[in-house]
Amino acid sequence: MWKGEIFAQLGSIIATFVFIKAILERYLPHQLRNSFQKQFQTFFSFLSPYIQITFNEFTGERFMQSEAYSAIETYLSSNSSAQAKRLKADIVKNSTQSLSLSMDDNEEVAAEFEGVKVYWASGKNISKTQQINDENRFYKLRFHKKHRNFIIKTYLDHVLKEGKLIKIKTRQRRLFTNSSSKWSHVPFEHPATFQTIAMEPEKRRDIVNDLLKFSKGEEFYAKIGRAWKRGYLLYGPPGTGKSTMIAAMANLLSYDIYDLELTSVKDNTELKKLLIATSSKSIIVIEDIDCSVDLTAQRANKRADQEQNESKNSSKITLSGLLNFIDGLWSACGGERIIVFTTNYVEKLDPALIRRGRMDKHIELSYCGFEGFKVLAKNYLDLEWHYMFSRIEDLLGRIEITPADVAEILMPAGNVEICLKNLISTLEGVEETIPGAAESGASYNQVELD
Ligand SMILES: Nc1ncnc2c1ncn2[C@@H]1O[C@H](COP(=O)(O)OP(=O)(O)OP(=O)(O)O)[C@@H](O)[C@H]1O
Ligand SMILES: [Mg+2]
Repeated sequence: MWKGEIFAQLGSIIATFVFIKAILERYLPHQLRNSFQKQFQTFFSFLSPYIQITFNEFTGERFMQSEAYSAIETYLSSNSSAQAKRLKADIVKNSTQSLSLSMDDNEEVAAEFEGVKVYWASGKNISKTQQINDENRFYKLRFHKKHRNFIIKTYLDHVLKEGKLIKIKTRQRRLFTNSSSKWSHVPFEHPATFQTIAMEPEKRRDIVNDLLKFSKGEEFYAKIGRAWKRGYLLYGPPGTGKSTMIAAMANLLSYDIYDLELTSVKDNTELKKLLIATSSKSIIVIEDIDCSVDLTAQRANKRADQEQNESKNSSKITLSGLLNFIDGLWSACGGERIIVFTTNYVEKLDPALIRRGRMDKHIELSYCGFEGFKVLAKNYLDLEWHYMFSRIEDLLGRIEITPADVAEILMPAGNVEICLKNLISTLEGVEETIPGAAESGASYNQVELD
């Protein structure tokens, strides 16, 4: 009886303490709150069966946000934060501009993972250094001590991995361009996808599978001892979708694009610097590679005086520099990079540049076939089938026309019949203008040029 009374008294004292703590934590100014929390925790820690881990936003180096903090923030935003009573909202600058909710300072949410309950709390420390209020936010993870091993080995690993993955998927992707030895970037917002590219379904599947296999290949590349990179050569006439496919690749894999303009790179050293400054999960693109590498040779043919003037600022990228760029340097900078060359004239390229191993996959993009046309009709006109399709199939079998030109004709949508008739009359026009076209075929380009 006497003992029971003591326990009851003790219980009500603790309850009062906890109540006062909660009130004070909410209404005390930051500076006082921090020191109060510390005192309170030291006093009660010996009674508590809980373990607590703190993840600070900044550790060591100032201005560099801790990777763990940022992964936890992302993880909680998409998993638990919505349960909090007070939330912070922000627009995430990704392609969809969605609203991201995270818990406000001094909130706590409960979460459960594989049957184990954990509590995440957020807060901030404020320290005054040189008249500047330095804010250091943190997350605190609280869990029962009997789950210590599970939390540290399994749960935290899960949170960090998952957080990083969500971050990659929802980040604002960027399109980098180079002016001399520096990259600058703009948001990358090209809407192209593999579904909207006009090409044979089988070829498309093959490319998509190849890309996905590459992106999941970290362990495989490590096992065979090769740098985690892959080279693609896209070739074909202008307007067949080479640049569009690069955008679709970046969208498929959520990679950034580095559009490398070789003509504004001074020399091989600058090229090396640019490559080293690229990040992983990116596609490095060199468009019209035939023009870019030929540059020095073209310059050499110019009149001597002109050449003298130009030599000061002319590009001194050499073929061997470029080959080194593709092979050797990769090993120096982490993995997960794709390099894409495009050209209109594959036959002009030096074989050394495009041999397998450097450019692993050669993809030809060509004139619009019937399969390609069906994709465009679906995208531009929302049309799966039409009685005029058979005539179009017949004509496309003989007349070369680029997907870009077909798209242009289908563009002024509104009336399906008019668009299809326009396409047919354009193709028939080629047959009429070019002698022998009906038997041996012809190209829309020929008519355009005439
Ligand atoms: N295969 C295709 N599927 C869908 N649209 C295409 C295709 N090819 C071209 N287009 C359309 O035509 C336009 C030009 O295409 P794109 O810039 O990709 O051609 P390209 O092959 O890169 O040409 P260039 O050799 O001149 O750089 C794009 O805006 C795109 O909408
Ligand atoms: Mg292009």
